Amino acid sequence: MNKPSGINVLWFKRDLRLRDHEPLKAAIEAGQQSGRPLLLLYCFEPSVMADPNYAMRHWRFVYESLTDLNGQLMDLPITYTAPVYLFQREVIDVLTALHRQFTIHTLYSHQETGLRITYDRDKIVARFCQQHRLDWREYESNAVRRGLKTGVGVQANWDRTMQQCQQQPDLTRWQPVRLLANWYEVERGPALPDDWQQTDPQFQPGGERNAHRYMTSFFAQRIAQYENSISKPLESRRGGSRLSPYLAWGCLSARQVYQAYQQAVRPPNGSNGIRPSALFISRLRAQSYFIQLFERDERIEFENKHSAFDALEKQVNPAHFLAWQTGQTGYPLIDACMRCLIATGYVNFRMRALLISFLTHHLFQHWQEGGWHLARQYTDFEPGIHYAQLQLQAGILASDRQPVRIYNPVKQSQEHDPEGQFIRQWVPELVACPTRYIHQPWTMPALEQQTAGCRIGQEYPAPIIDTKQTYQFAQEQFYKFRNQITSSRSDLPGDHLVER
Ligand SMILES: Cc1cc2nc3c(=O)[nH]c(=O)nc-3n(C[C@H](O)[C@H](O)[C@H](O)COP(=O)(O)OP(=O)(O)OC[C@H]3O[C@@H](n4cnc5c(N)ncnc54)[C@H](O)[C@@H]3O)c2cc1C
Repeated sequence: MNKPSGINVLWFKRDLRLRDHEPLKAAIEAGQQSGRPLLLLYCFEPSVMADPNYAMRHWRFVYESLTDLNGQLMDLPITYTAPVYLFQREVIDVLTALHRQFTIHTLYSHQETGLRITYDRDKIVARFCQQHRLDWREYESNAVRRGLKTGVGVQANWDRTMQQCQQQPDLTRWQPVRLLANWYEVERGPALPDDWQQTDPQFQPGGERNAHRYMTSFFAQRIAQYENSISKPLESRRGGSRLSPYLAWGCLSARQVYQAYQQAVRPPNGSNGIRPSALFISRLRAQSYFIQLFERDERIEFENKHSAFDALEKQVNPAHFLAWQTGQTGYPLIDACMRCLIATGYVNFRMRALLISFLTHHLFQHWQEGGWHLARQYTDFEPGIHYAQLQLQAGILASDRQPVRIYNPVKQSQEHDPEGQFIRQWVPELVACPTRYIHQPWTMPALEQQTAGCRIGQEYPAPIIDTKQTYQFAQEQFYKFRNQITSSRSDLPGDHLVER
């Protein structure tokens, strides 16, 4: 066979794994048939990194994940291998440079349901491919259907995808492209920042192998505590699966998680499996459900889902916003959650809902700025889930059938951190506060405050608002607008996803 001209390129996006990876499998198989070698590519794109939803913690996680892939590639039992090449440039510039140097024949990637910035970027890439007559093969990701405008068929597609065989690339048959060091040095863009390369033990580590470690420990042990712990800020850190960053950045596919769960419930060797958890599966299903919702209605990154709420005026209060953003509201559970999130990149679902409820209902601030702040904190930031959940918890995704859920921060604190352990860990000003006052430290008598070394208004702030009044006000405002909404059932997540 004559040596074919050109190369193929596999563009990694939010799919940082080597297993169950359909485009990688297809690209390797195409290389075997055509003899065309395959380059593995990841671009840290300056425009995406500058987006207000992103922060250094995301790129550190991605960097760790890519380092893990490269470690695996170097360990392959083949004589000639290559890494995933990392560039710090816009992808269009990298593709242009690669095409000029090698002629790209086919570009392989997963479809991405992302922010406006990556959607626009993909349109530019599509135009580039058209202009240069190169084929861009995109593959469905986690059962999210491209361009689907209704909810019809979503559940069936999820069930089918989860049960299908995993798409395992045979890397021993990969014919890698190795870039010339001089060329790569010139084209790769600036060196990657040092701080991405420092691991932070407070955060979940990136990487496909770490993802499998978390998944194994969850199905082997931690799932036993799952249902009792997921609403609690402290216990959920161990009892939750903690698979969200690995799913968000694609170190795992939803199908791998689903199938590992099925195996744990019904082990192939016939031994006793774990107790099934319908709740866990409903949450895994929600992952793709919410991304599908965003695929259908991506403008919710910037606009209210229902325009009826556009007239709901929210005055900007920078002092209140800053207090919320830095964990200085005077409500211990709110402050503990925010400080913990900033320090570790994670709080559980209920506490995320509480933070948004406090901001948008009690402080009566718009969701956009707060949404950006939270996105920058979550290691697992996933645009589709984040924006749909943000609007859901802010009450503006709701239909006329659903009550607006305004959480009471004191009640949540009493129910989910009754002894105040989580609060004391993240709000050290309250470490000596007696448990009977920990949820409402402003009710502590002056002498007790002195004894506990925590004078309200000095060492720890007095509450910035009175939630009895703000609850009343938010309710009245909301119901004025909510009654104007008519939305179809298929627009809405099931109640089980809202309530937990
Ligand atoms: C305002 C707000 C913003 C959120 N933003 C994100 C986000 O950016 N990225 C993200 O992955 N999750 C987000 N969530 C959902 C949820 O809080 C996290 O997925 C969960 O806390 C992750 O912990 P876990 O992996 O232990 O979850 P588990 O309970 O073990 O669930 C397993 C997996 O299912 C998915 N999942 C769980 N809960 C939900 C849910 N309610 N909706 C959709 N998928 C779910 C996640 O991928 C998770 O890893 C958000 C929730 C709220 C209220």
